[in-house]
Amino acid sequence: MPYLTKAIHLANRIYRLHHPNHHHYRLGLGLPYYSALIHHNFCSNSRKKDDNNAIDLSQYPTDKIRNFSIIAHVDHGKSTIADRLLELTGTIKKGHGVAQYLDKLQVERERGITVKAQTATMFYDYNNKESNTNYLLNLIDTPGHVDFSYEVSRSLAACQGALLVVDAAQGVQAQTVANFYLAFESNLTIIPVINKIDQPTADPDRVKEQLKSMFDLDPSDVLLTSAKTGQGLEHVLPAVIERIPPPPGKRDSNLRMFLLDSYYDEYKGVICHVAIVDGCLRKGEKISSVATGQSYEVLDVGIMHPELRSTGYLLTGQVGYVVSGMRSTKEARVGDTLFHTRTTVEPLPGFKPAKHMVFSGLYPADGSDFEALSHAIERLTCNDASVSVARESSTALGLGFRCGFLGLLHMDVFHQRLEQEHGTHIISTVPTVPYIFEYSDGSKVEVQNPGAFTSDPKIRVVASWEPTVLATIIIPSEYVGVVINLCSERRGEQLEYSFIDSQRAFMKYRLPLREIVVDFYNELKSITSGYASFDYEDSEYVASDVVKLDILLNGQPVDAMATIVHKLKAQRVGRELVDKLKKFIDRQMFEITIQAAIGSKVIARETISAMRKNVLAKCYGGDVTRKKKLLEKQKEGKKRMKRVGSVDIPQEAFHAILKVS
Ligand SMILES: Nc1nc2c(ncn2[C@@H]2O[C@H](COP(=O)(O)OP(=O)(O)OP(=O)(O)O)[C@@H](O)[C@H]2O)c(=O)[nH]1
Repeated sequence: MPYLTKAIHLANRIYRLHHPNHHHYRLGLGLPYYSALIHHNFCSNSRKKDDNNAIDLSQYPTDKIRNFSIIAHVDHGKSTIADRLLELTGTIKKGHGVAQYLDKLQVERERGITVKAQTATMFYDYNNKESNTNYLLNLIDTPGHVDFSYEVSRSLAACQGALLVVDAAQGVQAQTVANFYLAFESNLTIIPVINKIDQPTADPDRVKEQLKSMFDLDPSDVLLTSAKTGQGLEHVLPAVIERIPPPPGKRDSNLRMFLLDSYYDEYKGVICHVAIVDGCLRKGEKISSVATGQSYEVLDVGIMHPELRSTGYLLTGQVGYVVSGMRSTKEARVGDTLFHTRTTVEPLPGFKPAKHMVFSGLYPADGSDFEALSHAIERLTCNDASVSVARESSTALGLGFRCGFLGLLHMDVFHQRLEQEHGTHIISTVPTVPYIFEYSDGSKVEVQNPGAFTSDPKIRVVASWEPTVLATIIIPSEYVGVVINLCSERRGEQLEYSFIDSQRAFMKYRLPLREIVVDFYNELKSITSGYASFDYEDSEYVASDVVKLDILLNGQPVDAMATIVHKLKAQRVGRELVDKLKKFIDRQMFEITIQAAIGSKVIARETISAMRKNVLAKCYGGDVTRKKKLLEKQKEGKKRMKRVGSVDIPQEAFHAILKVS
């Protein structure tokens, strides 16, 4: 099947981007699993937990450990399955009252998506015919959305296997494909799980066929579950133990610890999630970082069960947390290797830093809140190292930040977290992608901000390039026509078109990144009644005729509203922006002209006529309280206005133009 070869090739590329030298990390697979040596040092008792509920990890040599992840297309039930497994092993109480335990962030609960990958350690008594053995299982939950594939690959680095969860009614979707290849190329054992078999529209046999034809997964290996009713879940952990190999690594080697993730805790400081690849780590020891060269003392070490549980040590193959007096998560570089100070180790292959696909300016809605915003961004990026932040200033919005995100959802989630978790009100500018421009003076620059586009009239743009993505779209066949229209309207080039079964089409497109960051996914969903699934990976830059589109209010350019668009679309986008602004900017005491322009050429124009002075008095002449209320409201509203020249622009105007593509 040509698709399969191509998909493997693409997946290889994604994988290499994320795991430049990953094969070294997996080299140890198949090594004998040690236990005796260190086992002696720690094994003072053989119980899992003593009377004080302390956890004795020493009874889990690597052959009693399994590290696995759950990967799936968004909404196919990863977090619910994770919950059920945590309940099944007694890690959390049944009906703990909070749906999806591992989705801790408020935004995750509200949007029902997983953003930050979380880890939990479970203890499981496995009874087979021969014996009853207690295992330590580390479950690493991963995000499902396209924007967060960086987190998925990070999580997979600590695993030897993955449950590939597919919805029994929806079948294989775009991210199932992407996630499968991420796991496959990481040499993980894949356990296919068809979930939601309780649904009336479930068709597990059809999904089994898809798994066979797309990934060559044997139908007899597939587990059938309903995370809702609990049906079939009892087979999941036995399959994990029987099919997934234990972690490789040597206990008698020098410590090598892989830094998976980190976050900042008010009380404990920086908490690092780590996987012990070789050796052991104990409280009180000195560790150093390969990336920064800094050394620390281990103040606390333990497992996530699912809350932090101090154990005093972690052994080879185990996954847990370390507190070591790091002052900021900037010191905790994801993918870093930590080792015992004064030992020499071969660093583990790290990760490629997150690639920022979308940039936007973030400004305080109220100019005086700059410090508060700065503080909130600092705190939030402590927990989300995949956001890049640089200071910038705008004539319209004052001091702010230019932030780089993995994608639009990532940007939305970041905004929402700023508001919810830190109480900040922000104005964000139109998202842009990084373009490359070659100017007539011979210079070639990457432009992440339309404001940085040269304004020197003596310098011309000689050539420009824009980033593209390779997009995978899976849709029921009846939507093929509308999707092809949408993609060509978004300047897409079809690369492949085939069927994965009798009802579903698979399409591969090259699309300009600019075209998908602005509302593409929503539109795709809406024209396909929600049935389309979509995933993308970044691809090369291609030559493209793009121009800077300025918005002027009474002749003054509003830098925060400038955007870079393809020449062919400039006219339409300019018209739409001007129309939207007209709707949102209130009449003021004077006439306002709104213009969209490329250089000195105006391509769209609207005017808002002046307000008559006594309009307020006329409307509310007699009623003093209503008038007062209105003035109060207006005062409140003023706070959320930005002034350019003499024109007040409400915050909503900035929001409204975000979705013009
Ligand atoms: N009927 C049915 N619904 C299920 C089942 N498993 C999960 N769900 C529901 O499907 C929805 C999505 O489940 P999640 O567990 O949040 O899915 P997810 O894959 O973790 O989603 P992300 O975290 O966003 O990637 C929720 O409303 C669940 O209650 C199941 O077996 N049967």
